[in-house]
Amino acid sequence: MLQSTKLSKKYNGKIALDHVDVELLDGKIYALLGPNGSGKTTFMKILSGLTRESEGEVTLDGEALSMKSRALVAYLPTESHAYPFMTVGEFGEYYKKFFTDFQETRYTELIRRMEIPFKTPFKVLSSGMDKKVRVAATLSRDAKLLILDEPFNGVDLLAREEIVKMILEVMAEDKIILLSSHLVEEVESYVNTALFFSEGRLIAKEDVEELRSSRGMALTDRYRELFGKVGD
Ligand SMILES: Nc1ncnc2c1ncn2[C@@H]1O[C@H](COP(=O)(O)OP(=O)(O)OP(=O)(O)O)[C@@H](O)[C@H]1O
Repeated sequence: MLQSTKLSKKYNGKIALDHVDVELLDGKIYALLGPNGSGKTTFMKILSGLTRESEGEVTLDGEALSMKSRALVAYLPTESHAYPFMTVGEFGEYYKKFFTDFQETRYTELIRRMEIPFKTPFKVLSSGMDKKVRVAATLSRDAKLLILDEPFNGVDLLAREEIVKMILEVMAEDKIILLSSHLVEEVESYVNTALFFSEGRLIAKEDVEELRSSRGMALTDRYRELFGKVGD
């Protein structure tokens, strides 16, 4: 279980994350939803150790997030983190060197399925293909917590479906998956819980099934109710 307590972040005095208290349970997929600038990336960056909190704390299975526990966290940043000259195959080598939990055979299988030649350098990949390869590398880590920042951004419909398939394949009872997306309608079918962020605060946490059965609402309805507009 991951637990954040009063987690806050200020950038030059400006609040980006405001006392976020949340528990994320093993075996569940969570979606971070909310308008631009609501703090989703900041929250994910703190969990993955790329940004330091200004206040509060995070524990993973009861232990404060340290360098050791951060080895249990796989993170996909929004922007490409591959060197342009690196090939898809070399990217796998790079992950293998850095992460002891990297499953090379899984990466090879996922890349084969995408029909992207291993010798292709990143600089010639389209942004959607670049994202698919980076998602494959991230999901090839046997990490406890998988954090995907906008894995569908700039990716076509069929490729989005492939990414969802990959996510569901790697999901296991002892893992937690946290992803952000502006495609509120599309996450409905496979996430368990939606976390709605607004101005750095966690303003609602909804179990998707429960929302549907008890209030007859889809995530898009709830999003409109909270933010008063269609998507963003
Ligand atoms: N490195 C930074 N320096 C200064 N301010 C920042 C920095 N990163 C984020 N912010 C600010 O923190 C707030 C939250 O940004 P964040 O990127 O976490 O939002 P987000 O919900 O991920 O947005 P989006 O949906 O547009 O990706 C915004 O006001 C943003 O301008």
